[in-house]
Amino acid sequence: MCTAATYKTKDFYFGRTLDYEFSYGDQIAITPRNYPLHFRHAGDMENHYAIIGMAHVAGDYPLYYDAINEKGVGMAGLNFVGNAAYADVWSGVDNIAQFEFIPWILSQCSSIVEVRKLLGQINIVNTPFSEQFPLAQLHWIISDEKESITVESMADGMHIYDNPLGVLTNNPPFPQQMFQLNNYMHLSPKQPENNFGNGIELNAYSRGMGALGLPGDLSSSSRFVRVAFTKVNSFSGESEEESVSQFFHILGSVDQQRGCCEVSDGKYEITLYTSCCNATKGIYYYNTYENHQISAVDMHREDLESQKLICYPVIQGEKINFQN
Ligand SMILES: C[C@H](CCC(=O)NCCS(=O)(=O)O)[C@H]1CC[C@H]2[C@@H]3CC[C@@H]4C[C@H](O)CC[C@]4(C)[C@H]3C[C@H](O)[C@]12C
Repeated sequence: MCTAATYKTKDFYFGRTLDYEFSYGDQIAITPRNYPLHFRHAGDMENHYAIIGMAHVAGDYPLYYDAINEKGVGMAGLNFVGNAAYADVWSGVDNIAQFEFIPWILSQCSSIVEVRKLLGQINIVNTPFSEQFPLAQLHWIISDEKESITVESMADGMHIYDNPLGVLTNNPPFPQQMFQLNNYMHLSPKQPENNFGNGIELNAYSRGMGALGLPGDLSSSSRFVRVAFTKVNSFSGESEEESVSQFFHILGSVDQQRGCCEVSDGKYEITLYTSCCNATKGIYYYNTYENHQISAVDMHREDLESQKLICYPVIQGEKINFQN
């Protein structure tokens, strides 16, 4: 499972957890402005906005999982198994293969207003990247500092939802995720009042009792509620360090520990990495299951006029700061 979230202080932050039982082999990939993008059904693009994100790079092509562009738009693909459906190629629309969706949007859009326009003429098609990488069943969150949307391509067509929370997990479809929040409107970061019933003396014996009932399990619907509650109540200073730290704490609320989610005999889904992009400044921060230290790649420290993909390995291994 995966979870994505946005956060706004002085700058705008966008990131996700990627939860799975194995890694595809990831890199932090920067697509500079003049790296030629060849779309399977939508022609070539020689110049575009620069993009940074986590990707599997296959034959020099960045298969992005999540990324931001230099204009502050962020986008992430999360599993949507059993619900995602992609169309055949039609004429008169932009036919974009599912694996091209992130580069297509981030290369051209500087805001969600522009994203909505492009989505009006897009058809997400079922062309696989290769035999080795068949279609992934995904849905997407796309955000700028003002708003977020969720895109779900299903058997009955493409759905574009306003996402007022700026969070996304996996199944069920987004309207159902939003609806189930109704069940939790009594939750509060404040201590509860005793409304139990006439004459029953009850005592708020512990801090944090206002959120009793917040689901603690790892299912995608529970993670949706938990990360939504954590995000909307989140409070931090405005500095870069305070904002990035708080962002990792928000996604920490849905962290998956090895052993708690068995997907097949002896195989466990874990949070392979957590990302936090400063979308305003073009910085990709991340940590991994095996490396809690935050590492970062700043797109503006690279030559963004280049024509070549720029890749950094994901740094693994715990870095422990011995004090004696
Ligand atoms: C596995 C991940 C989702 C994790 C998740 O959500 N886990 C919930 C499990 S649960 O099912 O909800 O329980 C997803 C997220 C993004 C995906 C890549 C997108 C680019 C590319 C698209 C190609 O078509 C296929 C290969 C490709 C590299 C994809 C591999 C894989 O599919 C990635 C990593």
